[in-house]
Amino acid sequence: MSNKLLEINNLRTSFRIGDKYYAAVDDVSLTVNKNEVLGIVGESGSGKSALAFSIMGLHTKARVEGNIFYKDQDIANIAPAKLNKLRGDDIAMIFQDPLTALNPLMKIGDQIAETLILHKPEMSQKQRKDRVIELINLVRIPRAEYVYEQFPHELSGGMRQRIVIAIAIANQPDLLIADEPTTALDVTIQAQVLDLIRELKDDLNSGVILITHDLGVVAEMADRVAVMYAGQIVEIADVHTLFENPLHPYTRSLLNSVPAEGQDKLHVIQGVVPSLQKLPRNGCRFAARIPWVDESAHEENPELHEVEPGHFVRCTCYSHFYFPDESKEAQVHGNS
Ligand SMILES: Nc1ncnc2c1ncn2[C@@H]1O[C@H](COP(=O)(O)OP(=O)(O)OP(=O)(O)O)[C@@H](O)[C@H]1O
Repeated sequence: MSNKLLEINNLRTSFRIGDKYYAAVDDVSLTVNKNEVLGIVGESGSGKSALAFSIMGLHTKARVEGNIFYKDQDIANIAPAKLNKLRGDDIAMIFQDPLTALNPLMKIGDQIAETLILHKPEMSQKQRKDRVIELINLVRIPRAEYVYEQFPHELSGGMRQRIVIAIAIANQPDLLIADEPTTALDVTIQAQVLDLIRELKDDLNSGVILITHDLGVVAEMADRVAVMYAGQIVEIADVHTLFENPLHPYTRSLLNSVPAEGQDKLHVIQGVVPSLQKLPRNGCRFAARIPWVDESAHEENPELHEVEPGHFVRCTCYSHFYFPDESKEAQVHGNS
């Protein structure tokens, strides 16, 4: 039996700005397997959330092209009613900000019960309440009966995020998409929430897409990592390879922006991801941020190349890349 849960082929998600459509996700292809965490990293504006929302079918006004196969069913192109059934049942999402994900006027217990009413209408009221209590316990919030009756503002940020997780896992989804699930939390609570996601993945044998800009979180949690820049995946590899042998200039820059033990110098590439309207649509999208790399090093229509099994890099410029304050000679001889 196939281990593959999700297969995305050539996904393009475009937003209408003025009278034109601009792609925020462009030519993205990836897979997620059972019991696997795929980390997606990239700086703000690189298209991570647009990708997650496209998988969930939540971009009602965007133009979504390409295929998103969930267990052989193309969910990018199915009837909204069918997608509604899958969403929250088979595929669930943990949103970045629990305050906006939760209804401030609704009791915690009722909010968790809502997803059960929608997806498990056969449950009796008693069964539903028992399951909600079980879920609150599962996300390790003490005094579940009491919390059932509380409102979101009465809980701490960490507890609210656990409630969001309880809602996401209520129907034991096969695929969990977590969009910056710990950004709003302090470090200790962050570690607890990540532990919880990992345990749930193991218990349910689910696949997880973990979106983050925090490389520490990726190193800790992910089995494989996709690096996004300006709407495209520029590098994808298993986590060990990505950290040990990063190739794309953008990946190298991201990794170099995190201070490591014994490293005396950070090589950080200046600049930001361009806005959708200003994005170059032909050629290597990162070229403008590495002007010292010769133009001829870039491909006209850069594609992902498999440089070793399972390790893909976009644009051949990686083989000519060096940090401006490193000697070009050192890079050429592989001593960077
Ligand atoms: N609904 C929308 N309409 C128009 N442009 C949008 C819309 N949603 C996102 N964008 C644009 O698409 C690009 C990608 O945005 P996205 O939110 O996916 O980035 P991100 O990598 O998730 O960033 P962050 O880490 O800040 O959440 C950005 O340029 C953003 O301004």
